[in-house]
Amino acid sequence: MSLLQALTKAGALRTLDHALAQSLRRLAPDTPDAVLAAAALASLAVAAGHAGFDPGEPQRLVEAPVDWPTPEAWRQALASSRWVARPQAGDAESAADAPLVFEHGLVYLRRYREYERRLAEGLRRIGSAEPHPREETEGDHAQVPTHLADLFARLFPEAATGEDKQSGAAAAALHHSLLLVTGGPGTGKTTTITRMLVLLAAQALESGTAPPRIALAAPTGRAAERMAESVRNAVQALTALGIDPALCAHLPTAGTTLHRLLGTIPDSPGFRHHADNPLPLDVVVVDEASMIDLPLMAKLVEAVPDGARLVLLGDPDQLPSVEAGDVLSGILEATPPVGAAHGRETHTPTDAHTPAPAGDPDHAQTGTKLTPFPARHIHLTRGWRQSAELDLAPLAAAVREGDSGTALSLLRSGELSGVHFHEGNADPLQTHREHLLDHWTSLAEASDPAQALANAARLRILTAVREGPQGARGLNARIEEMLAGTRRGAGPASTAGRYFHGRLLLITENSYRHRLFNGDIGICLRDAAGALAAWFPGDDPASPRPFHPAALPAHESAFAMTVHKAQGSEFDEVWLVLPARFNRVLSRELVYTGLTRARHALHLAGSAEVIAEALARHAGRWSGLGWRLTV
Ligand SMILES: Nc1ncnc2c1ncn2[C@@H]1O[C@H](COP(=O)(O)OP(=O)(O)OP(=O)(O)O)[C@@H](O)[C@H]1O
Repeated sequence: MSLLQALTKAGALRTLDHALAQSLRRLAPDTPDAVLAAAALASLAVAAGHAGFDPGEPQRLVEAPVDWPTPEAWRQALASSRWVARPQAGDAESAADAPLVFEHGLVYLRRYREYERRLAEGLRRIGSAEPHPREETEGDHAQVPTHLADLFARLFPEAATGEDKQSGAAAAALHHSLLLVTGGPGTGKTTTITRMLVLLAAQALESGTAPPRIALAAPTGRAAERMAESVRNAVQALTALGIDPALCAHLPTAGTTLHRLLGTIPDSPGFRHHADNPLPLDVVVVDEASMIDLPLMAKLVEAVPDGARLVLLGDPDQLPSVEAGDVLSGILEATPPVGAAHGRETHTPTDAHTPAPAGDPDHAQTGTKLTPFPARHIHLTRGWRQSAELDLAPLAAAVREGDSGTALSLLRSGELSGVHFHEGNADPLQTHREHLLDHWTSLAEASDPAQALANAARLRILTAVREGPQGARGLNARIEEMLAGTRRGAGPASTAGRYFHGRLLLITENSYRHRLFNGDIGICLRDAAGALAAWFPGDDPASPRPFHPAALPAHESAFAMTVHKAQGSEFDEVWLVLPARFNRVLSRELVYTGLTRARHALHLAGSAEVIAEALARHAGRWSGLGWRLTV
């Protein structure tokens, strides 16, 4: 049996993956089986969130027992195939007539290799622009130009200690066009960036130039809204500290989605802003960068004009983007940490997700001198959002480290305020039925759609998986049945009533025409005349947008949703429900992302075994970006 047949028989491939292999075979019947299988697996890899496929580790993609070729046999077949391009340099465009690219140990679909190449090129272009020549002084804080020193000291009173990373980030931002600010929730990323933007505005005013044109953007509407709110709060705190309100007035007060920023074109994956029509901006600040996939990041970076700054904020411990990418990890892998000599030194990528180029002698340049990547990375670690109600930090740290012993003993001890462990396979819909029903029925009692949407964010059930008894789909069906059984205003008249007053909806595909995007949450409400509409957040949180339910893009119920879909959102109370048996989607990143969605209370339902297995796994992705940025 051929490898392609074995993969098909094992049910490992999607129709699309198989169709790609078949079309290559139709065009050239003598195409070796290993190349056909590699094409199908490169396509499957993208669906699994990878940029390409590593023939050295096929088991990571397909668990079914398959008789895999050796990496060397695979390499030989790929190297002599007409379908496979082998670019000689990481930044050279690959031949358009070859649908596959084999480079640095990864087999790519050409389109994704080109996204990766274009992204690397764009990031280098942005990072290479020097906004202001650096004063050759020692240490990060000393980089602040003399005329801004006074304002800097007032913005960052902690800077004098010399250990304050927030001020280090802002100081670096004055001299670097490409800045990465990472850290867990509440480590002050947005606060830092707000202060940095005030410094940039002051710098422009001092030098008699126009104030910088700034955009705040995020991959989802909810995340953009959250960032804008944090910026508004940070500005308020600054004016209270005596910072000139006229300076703060140069900062944006609203956020936008990346799609909106770039300008969607109905029924097209292209955007209005691109390399030839760049964004009319001087500073682009992007939050939740870990959620951005490869194609979108490539398009964003190309639309950033020459000489503009790009600031990426994110939490690298969260789940990588659902779509192909893990872009943030790739960029971080190539970026010298603060304290290094400004990217002038050789830096060797160390991230385990980048495949070693073993068996790929044509790309033996790794190990030789690498080019420094001109970006700056500051990782913030001090948690500032102290909540008396929720003491999540020790648990989040243990999960992030994969330390299941500590995580379980913290969970079992009950000593973390706001953290509740429902050990075993507890079913919240049974054990906490009334509490949960109270919340969902209250949504239907809200006075207006904006209020209903705001209330909806008070509580959410998050799951690791979609299917199965602890999956989002099954839980939603049960919740709808429960609501139908209540006489409290909410709920379908029967379980067959698809759209009912109070039904929460989750959009599951991007629709540029509706300006509704994967992950957007809405609510169905009936007006006084009995007409039912699905309401989704608008640009202004006070003015949601109504849609006819039948006209919506793909969607499902959202009383329970997967952690993947909840990225970029926060809820007052989170119920994280893990599957009864281990599932390969589980990872420490998934558990970390799920529990850090909670603002005031976290309920975790799952068995000790599944938690331990989940924390033992990393949600790593195959990507060549880190390598590409340093060659
Ligand atoms: N240096 C600081 N001094 C005092 N409070 C701070 C400081 N930095 C941040 N905070 C406070 O900590 C809270 C969280 O800060 P911020 O929103 O900037 O964090 P974040 O990392 O952007 O969080 P998230 O990832 O959740 O968006 C805010 O209430 C902010 O006022």
